[in-house]
Amino acid sequence: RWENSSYVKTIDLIPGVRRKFLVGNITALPKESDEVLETAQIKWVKQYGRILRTWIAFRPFVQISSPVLIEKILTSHTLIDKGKSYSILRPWLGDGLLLASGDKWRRSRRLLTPAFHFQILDNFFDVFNKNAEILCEQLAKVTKTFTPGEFAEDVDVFPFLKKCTLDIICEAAMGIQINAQLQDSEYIRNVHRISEIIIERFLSGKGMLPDWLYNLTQNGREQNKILKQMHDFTSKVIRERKVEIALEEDLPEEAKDEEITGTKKRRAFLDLMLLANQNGVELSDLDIRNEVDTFMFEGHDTTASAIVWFLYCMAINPKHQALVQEELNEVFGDSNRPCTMEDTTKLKYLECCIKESLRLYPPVPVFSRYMTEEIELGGYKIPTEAFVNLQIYALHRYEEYFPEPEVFNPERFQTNESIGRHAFAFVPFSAGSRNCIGQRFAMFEEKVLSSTLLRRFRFSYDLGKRGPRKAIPELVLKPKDGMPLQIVAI
Ligand code: HEM
Repeated sequence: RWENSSYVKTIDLIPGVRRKFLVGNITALPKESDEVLETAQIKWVKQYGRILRTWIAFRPFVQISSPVLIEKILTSHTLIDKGKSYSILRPWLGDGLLLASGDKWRRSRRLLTPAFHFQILDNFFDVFNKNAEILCEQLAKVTKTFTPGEFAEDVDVFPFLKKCTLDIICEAAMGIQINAQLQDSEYIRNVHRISEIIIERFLSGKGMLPDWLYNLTQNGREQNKILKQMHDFTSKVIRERKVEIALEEDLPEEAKDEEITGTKKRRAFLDLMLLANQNGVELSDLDIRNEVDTFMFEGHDTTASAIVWFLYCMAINPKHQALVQEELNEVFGDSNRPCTMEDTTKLKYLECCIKESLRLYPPVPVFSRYMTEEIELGGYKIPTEAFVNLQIYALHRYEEYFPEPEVFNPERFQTNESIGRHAFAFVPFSAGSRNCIGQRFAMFEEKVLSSTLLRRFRFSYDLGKRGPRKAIPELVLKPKDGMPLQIVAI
């Protein structure tokens, strides 16, 4: 009866791998995680086109990868609900900005948008620079590359980048210094472990289990224990900041903007929410905790992924790396001064290289929308309750917009080359009303970290010995088995 329903028949008009009874297309997906993207976003797109459907058991996913189709979804003001796969994040992030829908999302988005204004982001430059310095010291220590020309082989840079981006987002979101780069901390261990548990649930298919059933499994029990510790930690930080902010209110007017040291006060995202509350916006403690946890989740793995793939692109394209270093020399000369917001606007070639690496290795290679209404897409009817997946990895390899798509060619992003390209052909941060709220923060962070690293080191990778690095789509796009790079001090 199900097979003959008009719902299934409507979906099956869209081309796709032949569906098998009960499992749908699950068995057609490769077992190796490093082959998933190649199969789902390259092979099937070639075979079936830029709109195709897959069945995961009884659940249909419409996969789209052309700018025109993607624009239609991302510019809709009504199709803003997230796909089913996101629900495994709900025990951690609750109704924070990433998962919220409807009026709840609109209200939070309106409230949080001012926190990403240029003026506020400018205050985070010392956090970026301080942590970039620690990152360089840590890399120099482990590779023992303190003096020019010194050389160390094959250091997996990914764990270093993850700790660095975690330190940055902890300070930006909560205003606290965890110092993950320098010492062990329970909170950071928990962030890593919870991400692992969520990925395991997602990949093992247990994502389909309702929470109450999953909670009975060993991982489910561990997840609950860790989440309790993490939520307690965030709640404690919120309580303490509330008290501090109340005390600040009692200070004389002129002292409010100054720290005791006399430097300008930097407001964490958490502070901005607490201050908004004082000005009459009603946010419960749980609302604030969900938003802080969402920033912690969205704001570290994504940027670590972006930078690790950027370094890889530099390492395998020495000619482009040399051009970036030339530009850095023009802007900074021999000085080891920190990178300012103004500097970042001058680093045009670096920006092209960052964009080109985001094109080839988008940290979020696929994201999803739940159809709350029936729509027409590419000539097909998409029924209510279907899921539409936006395949960004495939989109960014569309030859029509990016000729020789596998070639690293940063010149594509120079102004004259990008004029006329479809606005939705390159969307690593999504686009439209539900785009990444942290896009500017992330780009500034990436520019500071990558420019600091390239002012200190030259990176290379032995393609002949190791072959191209494979990418696996977990919560973000990760290099399989880390990212072993050779590092030389310059
Ligand atoms: C290179 C780094 C980053 C990339 C590639 C990235 C990418 C994305 C993408 C593709 C989305 C849309 C997801 C969807 O529709 O399901 C998104 C949403 C979001 N991102 Fe980012 N992100 C990055 C960094 C950050 C940072 C640093 C923050 C916080 C400081 C952040 C906070 C968020 C939030 C809160 C949302 C949900 C927005 C909403 O639904 O209104 N992201 N990001």
